[in-house]
Amino acid sequence: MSTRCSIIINPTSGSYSEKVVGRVVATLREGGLDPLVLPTAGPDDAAAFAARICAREPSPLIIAAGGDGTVNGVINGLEPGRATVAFLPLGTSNVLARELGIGSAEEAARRIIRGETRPLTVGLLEGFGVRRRFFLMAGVGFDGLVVEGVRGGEKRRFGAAAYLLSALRTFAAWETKSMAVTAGGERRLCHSVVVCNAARYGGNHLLAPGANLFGPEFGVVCLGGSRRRDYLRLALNVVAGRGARGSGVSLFHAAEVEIGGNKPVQVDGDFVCHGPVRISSLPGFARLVV
Ligand SMILES: Nc1ncnc2c1ncn2[C@@H]1O[C@H](COP(=O)(O)OP(=O)(O)OP(=O)(O)O)[C@@H](O)[C@H]1O
Repeated sequence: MSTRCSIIINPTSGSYSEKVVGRVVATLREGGLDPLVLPTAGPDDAAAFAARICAREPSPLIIAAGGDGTVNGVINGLEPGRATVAFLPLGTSNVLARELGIGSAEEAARRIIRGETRPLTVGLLEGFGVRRRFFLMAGVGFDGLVVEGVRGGEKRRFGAAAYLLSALRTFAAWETKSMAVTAGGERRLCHSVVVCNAARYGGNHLLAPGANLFGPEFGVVCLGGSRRRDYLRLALNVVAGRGARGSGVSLFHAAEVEIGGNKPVQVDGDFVCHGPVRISSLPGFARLVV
């Protein structure tokens, strides 16, 4: 008997192709799986579908097909500790695929058939009236402002370049307030902080060496000062593959982080709320096909 799996698929994701999906479904069938394809009709569907599957099946195999936003949706609908999740990269930046070294949707299908998994850690962000899980990162301060400032029309017209436009506007209307970041019993004053559950950021750029999806701790990148030139230097280091380094930059590891102030917060590339927020890691939240 073939093994049931559900493919939650976002047909609006950046590199979605009906043909590729058809090929992947055929490959999965040949590999002994029985895939049920569930296309999303809106932003909330991925989480709703994942929750419904978990209510029906004790240990489901759920494939998130789309970009990182689709994976985030699926993760936010899962029952902790029960599901196995896999990723079929059909998005724009597909950071998860880069973390796992998955080069194509076809390769992802082969890995799903092989069935090797590892326990996945996710982050839980809690603020006023907000509880949201993430698997890549939560950013507070500069990148929260950039994500909050992305205009819908620009994203549709320019894709990823809309973030650059928002970053330029953020640079022009610069704010210099700092916020308290408390982790591992230490309190630091920071201008921005990125809590990384994965090493890469915004594509294939190494930000937090040592952070990974499977360990219990986050890589926490803090920018202490508010000088624009420190941000530019950090960006150059990250683009050059040197990770978080430069004047005013610190990287430490922690499983719980408290962030004060009222700066904008983004998780996995979506604006969610303003601070203060508390972030904790949830090791073994699901099994991830690797
Ligand atoms: N049917 C839909 N119609 C409109 N928006 C949707 C639909 N399904 C999902 N979404 C939203 O689309 C957003 C972006 O999708 P996703 O992240 O999968 O693709 P992407 O942005 O191209 O890839 P990446 O995040 O890797 O850059 C998701 O956060 C989700 O909220």
